[in-house]
Amino acid sequence: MEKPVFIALDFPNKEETITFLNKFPNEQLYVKVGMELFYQEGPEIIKEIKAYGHKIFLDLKLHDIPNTVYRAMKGLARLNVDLVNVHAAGGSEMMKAAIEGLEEGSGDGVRPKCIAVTQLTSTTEEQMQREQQIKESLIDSVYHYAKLAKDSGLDGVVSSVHEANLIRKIDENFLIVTPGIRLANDQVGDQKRVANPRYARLQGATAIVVGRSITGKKDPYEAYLTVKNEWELVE
Ligand SMILES: O=c1ccn([C@@H]2O[C@H](COP(=O)(O)O)[C@@H](O)[C@H]2O)c(=O)[nH]1
Repeated sequence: MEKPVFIALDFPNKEETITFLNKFPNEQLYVKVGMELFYQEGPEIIKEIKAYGHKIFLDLKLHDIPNTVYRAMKGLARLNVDLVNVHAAGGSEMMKAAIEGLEEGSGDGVRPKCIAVTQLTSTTEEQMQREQQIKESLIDSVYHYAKLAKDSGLDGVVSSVHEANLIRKIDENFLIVTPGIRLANDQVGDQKRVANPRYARLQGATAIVVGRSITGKKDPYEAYLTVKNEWELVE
């Protein structure tokens, strides 16, 4: 995988999604389809987006018993997306089952890459310790989950930019996909661990995920170019 900017297509339906994509007529994009759009439109939306030639990260964050995740991933593999994910908190058995399901579902083809969410970028250390009853620091928890994901055969993780540098020490080829990206003066909203595209690159992220800082702008194409420039023009 190159170093993509995934645009989060957090839209309520196909119509709004297509209207948005038509603002990028000559671009081969990397897009992220999450729960909002997928639960509304189902697998058909993947086919629609693939028809544009865009690469797809299907962000459903599976977290269930190993057998259920295995069977779900076997089905998702048939959608021919490029990247899928699970929650690392589901454990190593579940993550191994995810890979098995993807391999079986892909048959002779290439299986989608699979990454694990460590700690959501909307979580603070204080919240994590109090609500998840995790005693260690947030960075230690993220590192622990990243190591577990690696040892379980996953291709990478989702983390915030602030943990990317440490995770990179696990493996230089490990995918580190970082949401929580904001341009200067953008509202942070529900995100807690945020950074700009330039800092993400400097910290060793493999990819960034950008939603509202592009989709919420009057001119999303211009915002996309600004993000891409910041992300790519690092000395
Ligand atoms: O830890 C995580 C995991 C996933 N996300 C997803 O990324 C986008 C971010 O959207 P913004 O509008 O740029 O905040 C969204 O689809 C989340 O579901 C995340 O933010 N953090």
